[in-house]
Amino acid sequence: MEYSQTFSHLHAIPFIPVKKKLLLMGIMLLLWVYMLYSCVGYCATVPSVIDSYRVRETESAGRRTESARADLVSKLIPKTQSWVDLESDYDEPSVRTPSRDLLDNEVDSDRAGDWDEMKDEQRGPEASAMSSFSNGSGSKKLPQAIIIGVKKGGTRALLEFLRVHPDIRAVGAEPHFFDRHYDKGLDWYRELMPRTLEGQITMEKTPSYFVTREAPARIYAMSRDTKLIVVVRDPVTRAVSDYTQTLSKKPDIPTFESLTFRNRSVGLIDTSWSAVQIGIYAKHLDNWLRFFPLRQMLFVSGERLISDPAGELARVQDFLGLKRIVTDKHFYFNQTKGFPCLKKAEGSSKPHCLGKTKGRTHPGIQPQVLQRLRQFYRPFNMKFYQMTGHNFGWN
Ligand SMILES: Nc1ncnc2c1ncn2[C@@H]1O[C@H](COP(=O)(O)OS(=O)(=O)O)[C@@H](OP(=O)(O)O)[C@H]1O
Repeated sequence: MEYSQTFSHLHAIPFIPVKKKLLLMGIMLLLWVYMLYSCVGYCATVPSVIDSYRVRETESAGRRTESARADLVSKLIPKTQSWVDLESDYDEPSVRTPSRDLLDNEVDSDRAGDWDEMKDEQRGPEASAMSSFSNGSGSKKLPQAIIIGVKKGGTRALLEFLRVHPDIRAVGAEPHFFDRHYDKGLDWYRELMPRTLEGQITMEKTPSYFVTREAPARIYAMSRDTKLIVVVRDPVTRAVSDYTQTLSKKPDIPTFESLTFRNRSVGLIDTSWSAVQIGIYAKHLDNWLRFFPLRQMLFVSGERLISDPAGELARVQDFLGLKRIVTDKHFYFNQTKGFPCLKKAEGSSKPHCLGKTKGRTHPGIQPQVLQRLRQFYRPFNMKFYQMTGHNFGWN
């Protein structure tokens, strides 16, 4: 008993401060927890080191994606090209061979003509991208379909006719992204596009893509699902049209006849002249088929686009998965112009024909020169019909 009293006494004294200490520590702990808890909400709104690290990571990941895409493109572009020479005087008509141009910008489409078509729009690709949806509704998207060629094929007419469709929005000017401005990046390209709503298709046309070696790999890297449209025209008439355009800008150039031949006495065609080279469609198509299946490409007849615009437009609308809204009701034949025109252009109630640079009068060319050119193109045309499964009837 004595022992227990002494014991309880001895141990009771130090127990009181320990309890107090524990109580104090408990309160402090509660205070800490409370402070920590209330700080979480606040701290979350303050950019943390982790956040800025994440931003840096995301940015560098973005750059890595960009450089990965560049890597992919360089890997995708074939180093060598195999092509069966179809005519003995056909001297390596590779799309890699620099073409002999009469003007620095000869491979350009008819810019003056394109401006004509955009009279009602604000000029320049950026401006025209604004015109369709200037109220800011919708968003800018990369094109799902591109008219990639051919120069002087009737590409402007096709785009203008397609723009009548409410589910198509197109940039007016030629962006030339996949041939000239690729280094500006996809964001730059997207910015040029008009705003579109859900279900609408974004389009552009740049006819020089068809003969640009890097274009297929670059478009594939943007989206392997891109639909490609090529307006083709008899390569002989196309060459004359091309020459006519150059002549209109530079009246002092040599005659068509002298430019056509490398050696006239033996009838050797100069395939390094771009007006001739562009028309070797089978050769250029070969380059596209390395990346895109044929079913993803549509070949529009430039001739039928004039003789039966509604018929060709029906094919294009089907290909794009759209309702056939642009029909024969939209066209009339303008006797003065000598071409089909729109009864109402996009966003207007007035009739609309293409500008004066579309449908120019061609100069007279010596029949034997045209004959020799026809003969030159024949095997390539046959090959092209075979590849596309479509006889365009250029004979
Ligand atoms: N409806 C209509 N109105 C006027 N012109 C028409 C039309 N449909 C097709 N074409 C033909 O289009 C040819 C010009 O082709 P492009 O627009 O592809 O030329 S460009 O590459 O953009 O410069 C142009 O070539 P040229 O006749 O040699 O001027 C026309 O023949």
